[in-house]
Amino acid sequence: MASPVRVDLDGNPIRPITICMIGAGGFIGSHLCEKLMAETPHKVLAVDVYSDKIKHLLEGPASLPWTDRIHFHRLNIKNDSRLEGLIKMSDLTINLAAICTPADYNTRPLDTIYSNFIDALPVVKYCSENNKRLIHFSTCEVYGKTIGSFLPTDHPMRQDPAYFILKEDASPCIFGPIEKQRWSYACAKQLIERLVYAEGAENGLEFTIVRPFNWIGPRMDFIPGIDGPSEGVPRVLACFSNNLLRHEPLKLVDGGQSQRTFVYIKDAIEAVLLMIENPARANGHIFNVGNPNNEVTVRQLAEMMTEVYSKVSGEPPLEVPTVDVSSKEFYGEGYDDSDKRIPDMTIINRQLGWNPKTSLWDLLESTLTYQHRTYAEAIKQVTSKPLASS
Ligand SMILES: NC(=O)c1ccc[n+]([C@@H]2O[C@H](COP(=O)([O-])OP(=O)(O)OC[C@H]3O[C@@H](n4cnc5c(N)ncnc54)[C@H](O)[C@@H]3O)[C@@H](O)[C@H]2O)c1
Ligand SMILES: O=c1ccn([C@@H]2O[C@H](COP(=O)(O)OP(=O)(O)O[C@H]3OC[C@@H](O)[C@H](O)[C@H]3O)[C@@H](O)[C@H]2O)c(=O)[nH]1
Repeated sequence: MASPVRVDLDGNPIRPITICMIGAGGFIGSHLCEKLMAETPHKVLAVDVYSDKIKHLLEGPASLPWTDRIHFHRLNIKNDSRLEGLIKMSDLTINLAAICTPADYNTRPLDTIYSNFIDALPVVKYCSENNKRLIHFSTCEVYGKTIGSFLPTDHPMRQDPAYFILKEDASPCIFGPIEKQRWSYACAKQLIERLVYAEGAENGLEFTIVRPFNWIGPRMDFIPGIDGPSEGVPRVLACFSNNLLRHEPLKLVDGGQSQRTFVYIKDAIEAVLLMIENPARANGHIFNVGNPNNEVTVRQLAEMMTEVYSKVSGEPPLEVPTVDVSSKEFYGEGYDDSDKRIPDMTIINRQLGWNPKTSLWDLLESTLTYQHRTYAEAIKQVTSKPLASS
């Protein structure tokens, strides 16, 4: 029996397209490729310098159903003449490529600025010149700090949503001083957003900008010393997972008072698929994609991850599960932080009817189950090996 015709939100049939996905080998890219292969007829030109996280889609018996629909192109967009041809062969380009781990922003500011602004310039140019649609991945970090964060700590106005809800078409972008080089990333992302928006306004580029609000799940970043450099500092999910796997206290930067809202990667990917398959509703828009119901302080995240990991692993938590560290000690000079990130959901609800579903506890349970299953044995090997004799 022929599979039912897939229709978009307005009831129009969805025709198969070719997607040039830059950064397809990363955390978000790997989940997006899985979704596109499993649930749609679309083709993917997967562009990245690495393919480890999508190897299961590219080779082996499990990849047979879509061997002719996903092709990996190992190239660095900084300097590869093949890029324009791949964009011209596609109907849509999705740009995920970036240095996006905060430990790099104040320690590798030039690489961070080049990666998030300069390297994206040819992608935007090729899309605009060839009348190709672009979905560009920005970040919730472009909002920087909330207006409320400048009020005295106990000021009643801090409770007024106007002082902390982040809205795409209303909220300002507020960063720290230049010497706080943490903001090199967010500022580069802001400028590329403004360039994309200007290409739309002046040259008719069909664009969508995505502002992810802390998407987390399996395959995010790496576990230092196992599938990434021992001295590497990934984002908080991988940092805390690494501490839990190694039975170490979780490090709370500046006491873990910053707040975040976390959304499950599988919920977020649903939103991206709606953008891909509803161009009339997505073109020209900037979208917050997050879960306002999943807000915690970093300290509360550490406590919840400790409780969930104990359940998943069957191991009791440490007597002292967390330890405070200064940002200077953990990240070095020039660190600064976003105090609070709650996405306004009006525009994405109106345009795409999307809402996240998964609670923080549930997404941590499935993610830490993956982490424990994937890494616990390898960590045991590494930690049980006697230190090489000096
Ligand atoms: N995960 C989140 O919560 C989150 C939040 C906000 C913004 N974002 C944005 O979403 C995008 C994807 O993030 P992610 O979490 O998947 O990160 P990631 O680091 O897992 O993926 C980025 C991928 O881009 C590739 N890449 C980087 N530079 C490249 C280059 N010059 N040429 C070719 N490939 C290159 C990397 O190899 C990597 O596979 C980024 O633009 C990031 O800023 C992510
Ligand atoms: O071990 C750790 C790691 C991180 N943290 C804290 O946890 C919070 C979250 O840190 P992350 O490294 O996950 O990154 P942030 O949420 O600050 O920024 C991220 O947001 C979304 C994207 O733009 C990027 O992927 C990244 O900039 C920060 O306050 C950080 O200081 C700890 O307290 N301990």
